[in-house]
Amino acid sequence: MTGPTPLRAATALRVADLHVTYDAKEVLRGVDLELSPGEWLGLIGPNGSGKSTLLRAMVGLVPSTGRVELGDGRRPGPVDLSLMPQAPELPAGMTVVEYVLLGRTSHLGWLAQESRADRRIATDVLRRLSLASFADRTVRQLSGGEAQRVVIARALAQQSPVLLLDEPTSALDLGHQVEVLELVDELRHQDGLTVVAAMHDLGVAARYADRLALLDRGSLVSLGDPGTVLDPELLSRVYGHPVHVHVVDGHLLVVPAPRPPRARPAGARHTPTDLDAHRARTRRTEEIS
Ligand SMILES: Nc1ncnc2c1ncn2[C@@H]1O[C@H](COP(=O)(O)OP(=O)(O)OP(=O)(O)O)[C@@H](O)[C@H]1O
Repeated sequence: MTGPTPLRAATALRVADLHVTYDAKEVLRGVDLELSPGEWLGLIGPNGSGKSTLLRAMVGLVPSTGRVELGDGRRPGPVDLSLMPQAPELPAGMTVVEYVLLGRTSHLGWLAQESRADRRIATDVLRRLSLASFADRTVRQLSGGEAQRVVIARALAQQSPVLLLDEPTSALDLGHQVEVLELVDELRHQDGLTVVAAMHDLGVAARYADRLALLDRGSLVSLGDPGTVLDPELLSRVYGHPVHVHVVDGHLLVVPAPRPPRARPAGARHTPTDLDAHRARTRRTEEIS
């Protein structure tokens, strides 16, 4: 850990000593977090480090020990936390607008129908994510990136004060990535939405998050501002590969260090490379013309 988290004025969500065990293997080892309203926490860490497990445990989708509570000490209910899962099941035959309306379910009474206000919220989210023209398509007829934006739309339609995003932009092109992240950022500034987002692109995570939480094999090994957590030595150790951290136009950029050139096999004078193949092709083309 990189030192204590500063005390904040109010708490949106508190996670204390959270443990998760799968098949006798502990995959989350006593995680503590405290989030303030309107804060964006970026959750980072290698594959299998426990990011999804932490998010799923926060909403009670996996059994855990420890505590997850709102600022007033209550256990969060379905309207308090909204999770955009990494790979949700998209029901066959359901239209995009029907799927996004599922985000309103936690607000409805038993057997109640969605109201006109619920439909307006769903339509508004679809419009803000440039998905209005997809509203009547079925969810199985979408590209991977379109489907991911629809899943985000459903999570946003829930309008919970805390939004948990599990790799929200992994399938998105550059433009749609920015569109989604800017919308979430706007909502937290406008409405005080608290965001926890698991992301693999460390530079993008650093750009949007107030703080980063780095998980390694189920333990929180660093928590703090992006400049502190994105320490090249720490990241190199945790990710098992040397990385460089640069500041470009005021933004942190994390790049893997190139591997040292492979040793040539004994006796070989030269190892063919892509460049050699390209040169040979170019020579042949010149000879033909
Ligand atoms: N249902 C499950 N049963 C058993 N083990 C599981 C289950 N789900 C996850 N795990 C294990 O728990 C550990 C943490 O997985 P988790 O999905 O939380 O990692 P992650 O950090 O989100 O990884 P990624 O970046 O690949 O999405 C991994 O070792 C994984 O194999």
